[in-house]
Amino acid sequence: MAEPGPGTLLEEMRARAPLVQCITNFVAMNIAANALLVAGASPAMVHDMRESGEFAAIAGALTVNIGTLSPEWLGGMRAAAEAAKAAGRPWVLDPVAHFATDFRRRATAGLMALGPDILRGNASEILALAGGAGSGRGVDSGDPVAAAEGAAVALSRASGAVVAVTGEVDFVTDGTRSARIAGGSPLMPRVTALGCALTCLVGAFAATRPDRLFEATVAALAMFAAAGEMAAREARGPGGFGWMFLDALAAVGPAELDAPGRVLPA
Ligand SMILES: Nc1ncnc2c1ncn2[C@@H]1O[C@H](COP(=O)(O)OP(=O)(O)OP(=O)(O)O)[C@@H](O)[C@H]1O
Ligand SMILES: Cc1ncsc1CCO
Ligand SMILES: [Mg+2]
Repeated sequence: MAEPGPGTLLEEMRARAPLVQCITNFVAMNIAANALLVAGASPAMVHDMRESGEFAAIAGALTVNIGTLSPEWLGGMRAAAEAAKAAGRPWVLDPVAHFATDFRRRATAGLMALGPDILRGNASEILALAGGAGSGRGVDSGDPVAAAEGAAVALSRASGAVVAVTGEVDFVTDGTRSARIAGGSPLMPRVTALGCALTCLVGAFAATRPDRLFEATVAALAMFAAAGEMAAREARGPGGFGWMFLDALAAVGPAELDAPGRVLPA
């Protein structure tokens, strides 16, 4: 059977409007929920440990982002990830600035032990997660994607997860197959939490095709790349771009995701 392309997966995602449980940070919560809604999915920001596990069993996928971590939130993340695993639902980890402090390093090691199905981070985060030394200091990347491609493949093989590294040209690998995704805009890293929102969208595509997590991840990244390109054609600066990006996520169709040169085998 032929691999489903990003355009086909976009149609399937919109037809299903998957329920995605997003445990994300205080900065990202609103833009991530809006990004999922306009893209065609149904977000639910359910994080408390008293309900996060129960909810993970009814959601199509779970996404976990440690951007504004606290012990209480970590408990909710762990309960949800364990429940997603038990229910056979894919879960996605976004290890925001995991290298920066001892609390984040320990939390991330504990979450990694719960077997995330997909990892999504910027180049500095993926380099450090694979045991290397990146130039990142906080939540923004200090390294180019190309410098993290080898680390991403090694990390994917060691963890069994699909690994996505984002930046000017994104890189996705399942340890055997790899692809690069072109597009987007230099305005994207100038609007906070777009990467966090993308992690939630990866969850929407993973919920749509849990049997095809590599292709699902590529499709989510292709959708952001296409929408970023579309919004940048109209925007005069980062502020307007942020809102135009949401309109563009609603407007992009399969043809923009499948545009020549969008996804290249690596
Ligand atoms: N220079 C660039 N040119 C084109 N697209 C970019 C560029 N930098 C980032 N992007 C896109 O921006 C989106 C977010 O990726 P990024 O690597 O900035 O995430 P991040 O660092 O985790 O962001 P945040 O922590 O603010 O949420 C991705 O779709 C990525 O392809
Ligand atoms: C700015 C910021 N600080 C913690 S999380 C976050 C959102 C981008 O990752
Ligand atoms: Mg990030």
